Formats: sequence, structure tokens, C-alpha cells
Amino acid sequence: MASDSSFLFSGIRFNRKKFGVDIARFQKKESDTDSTKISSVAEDESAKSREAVEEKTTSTKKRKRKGNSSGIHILRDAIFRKQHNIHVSGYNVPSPLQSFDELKSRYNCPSYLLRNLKELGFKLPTPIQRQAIPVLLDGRECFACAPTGSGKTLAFVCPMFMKLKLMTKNLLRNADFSKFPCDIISTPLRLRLAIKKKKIDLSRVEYLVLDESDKLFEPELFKQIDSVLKAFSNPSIIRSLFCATLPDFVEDRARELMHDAVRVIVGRNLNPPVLVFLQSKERAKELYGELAFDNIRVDVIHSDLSQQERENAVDNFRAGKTWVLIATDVVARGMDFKGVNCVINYDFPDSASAYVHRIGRSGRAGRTGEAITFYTEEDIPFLRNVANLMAASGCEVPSWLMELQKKKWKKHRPKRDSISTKPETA
Ligand SMILES: Nc1ncnc2c1ncn2[C@@H]1O[C@H](COP(=O)(O)OP(=O)(O)OP(=O)(O)O)[C@@H](O)[C@H]1O
Repeated sequence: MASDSSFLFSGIRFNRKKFGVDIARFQKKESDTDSTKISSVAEDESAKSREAVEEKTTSTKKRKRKGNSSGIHILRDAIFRKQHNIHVSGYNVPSPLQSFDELKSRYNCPSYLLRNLKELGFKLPTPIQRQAIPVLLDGRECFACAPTGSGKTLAFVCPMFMKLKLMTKNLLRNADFSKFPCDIISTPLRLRLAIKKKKIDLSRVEYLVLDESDKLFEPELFKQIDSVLKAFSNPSIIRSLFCATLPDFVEDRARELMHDAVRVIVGRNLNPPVLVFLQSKERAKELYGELAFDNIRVDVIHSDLSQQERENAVDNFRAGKTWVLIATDVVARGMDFKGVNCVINYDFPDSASAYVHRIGRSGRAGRTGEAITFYTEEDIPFLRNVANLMAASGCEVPSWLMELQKKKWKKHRPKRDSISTKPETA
């Protein structure tokens, strides 16, 4: 996508029901605990004096108040997470950070670390930092997935720095630095060899981060990584897995590797099936290459494929084997897609009819659907046309969009920057 691109949501569907269910579940858990406590007090009543009963009633009320206030905390955290697109699972997940200053009040973070963050211009934690940092500082294992560039590095480095500071005294007293002349930077294969030859002892490591775990756990590296991981045998080790995409094999490995880990996912979850439109087959192939590299279940249809190949791709998409199908307007026109949850106009459509054809693929037969349209500066003159179409189909349209000038919209296909991040071969 061109570097100056921003995006427009057309027809966002907000899943209120799911949010409602989540809150109800939290509240039920709280009230379940309270009712257990109250009934145990009632059983004791006959055997105790009136005074004792009164004392217990008071303490029950106190506990109940405490329960309510922690219920409020849970609700407040749930709303905060929702606002920041943070999804968590696991028991007793610590509250997300409201600010970096909370690192001091909640975790006694040394002031110089906070000063450094300020000097770097980091005003607020990013969503992954808000949730993953407290999880790790609470000594919990963490499985975190957040998009590239979302600040994952600081999310695992910050607790590491804070823990190092806390252990400084012990380190100075016990460490034999002559044996640690440098940090170790190694590929998994070399590290495995060093472990095998007993050149390195990892049995006392206390904090292990597997960054880019979506790449580390790819089947080709599986054996190497597995034997390296076994060498981290400290039972109180805190392990964390960070990744930008969430293929099934990463989820499976995370589940095998960690027990009681808190799972933190940031970002809008992919809601397959998703159909993505590009303006040319060259760009469609480029995007396919990028998404396939990230292990997304993706396929592409373009005019270089035979009719049979295209039909196979559509069949796999319909059967749920492929989650994302990339297409161009010309090829998609003759194909029948059903049950598409989301249409993404990665390249702005070249005309009103292209827009209508594309988004008409989602939300069929009374189902709701979502359409997302990316636009660059060159596409802005045509935004008003999209706004009109949205308004005509009953969507809520922001007023700034309706105030834009309208321009004749036909054969609009600007030259766009390459999508591929592959280095060019000389
Ligand atoms: N709280 C913050 N405020 C402002 N900038 C931040 C913050 N945290 C990190 N950054 C900056 O954001 C950029 C991206 O961060 P980082 O490289 O950690 O992302 P990432 O999620 O690890 O990306 P990738 O998946 O590509 O490795 C960096 O330039 C980093 O300095």
C-alpha cells in the first residue's frame, strides 16, 4: 500500500452481543463467589451467639462490598481493553496499564527507566504494552500477538529491565563475569549444538522470550527449537511468546509449552471469509506473496490462472480451507461467492459499479457484512461518491465525508507503490 494511505470504514458492524456476554460472564463469576460466602455464614448461624452472627454479617457485607468493587474493576478493565482492542484470556488477568507512570505506583519501576521512556518520546504505552507488561511483571507467562510495529519489543524488554534492576545485588555478589564475556547471539541450530556439547548451561535462566514465534515454530525449525527449549529447565522460568500473526501451529505450540499463560491478542480479529480486491493481477500476486509469507490461509485468483484453477480457489474459499481470497475485479465478476463476512478494497475501486459489485459480495441473504476501503491521497476526490453509496444503503456516514466535493468517478486507476517487501534482486 502507498505510504500515505489511510483508511475508511464503510458500514462497520460492532458486535455488541459478544461484549454483553463477556460482561455478563464476569458478573456471574463475581456473584457466584459472593453467594458461596453468604451461604457458609448462614450454616454457622445456629451454633454461634447473636454477637458472633452480627460480627459475621458485618464481615460478609464487607466482603460483598469488596466483591462488588473488584467486579467494578473487572468491568472497568473490560471496557478499557475493548477501547484499545485488547483481547485477553486466562484466569485473573492483571489490569492493563493506563499510563507508564503506573509502572512506578504498581511495580516500583526505577525512575530512570521512566525518564528514558519520556526522553524517547514514548508518552503512552501501546495496547500490547498496556497488557503484556503487567502480565509479565506479575510473574505470569504470556502468549501475545499484536501487529508489526505495535511496540512488542518494549512489551517484553521493559519487564526484563525492571527485573534486572531488582536482581542487581544478587548478580553482583554471585556472578562470575569471567564466564560471561559477552551476550550470546545465535541461530537455534548453533545454540542446540552448544547445549549438546555442554558449552552452555541454560538451566538457571529466569526469563525467556520467544519473539517472532510465528517464524520460530514453523515446521522446518520445530526440532531445533524444541530441543533448545528443553534446556531451559528452571521450574520458575517465566516464558513468553510474541508474534505478529496467529497461525494454528503457533497456538498449538503455545498451549503445549505454557500452562496458565495469559493470552493477549491485540487488533481486529480476522473474521473469515474475507475477500480482498486489488486493481491489477500484478498487485494481487504481490499481496498474496506478503500474506502467504505471514502464514495466513490465503489464495489468489487472477487472469493468469485457468478456469479450473480459479474454480478450485473459490471452492477452497467456500469450504473454509482458505480464509482470505485475493481477487481482481475482472476475475471476480464471473464467480459466485457466498457468505463473505468482509470485503476489503485494498485498492480503491475504479468506479461506482466496481464498488457496488465488490461490496455486494458480503452480507448476502439477510446476513450482516462489513466492507473496508483503503484510500490514498489520490483517491480522496472520489471519497464523496463512496459516501453517497454508503448513505443510500442506509449506513451512518460521518459528516466530513458528506462535505467533500464530488468528482466524476470512472477508470480511476492511479499508479500505486509496490506492496512487496521482498528485496529487489540486482
Ligand atoms: N509506547 C510507545 N510510544 C511511541 N513509540 C513507541 C512505543 N513503543 C514502541 N515505539 C516505537 O514503535 C516502533 C515499533 O516498535 P517495535 O519494533 O517494538 O514493534 P514490533 O511490534 O516489535 O514490530 P515487529 O513485529 O515488526 O517486530 C519502534 O520505532 C519503537 O521505538
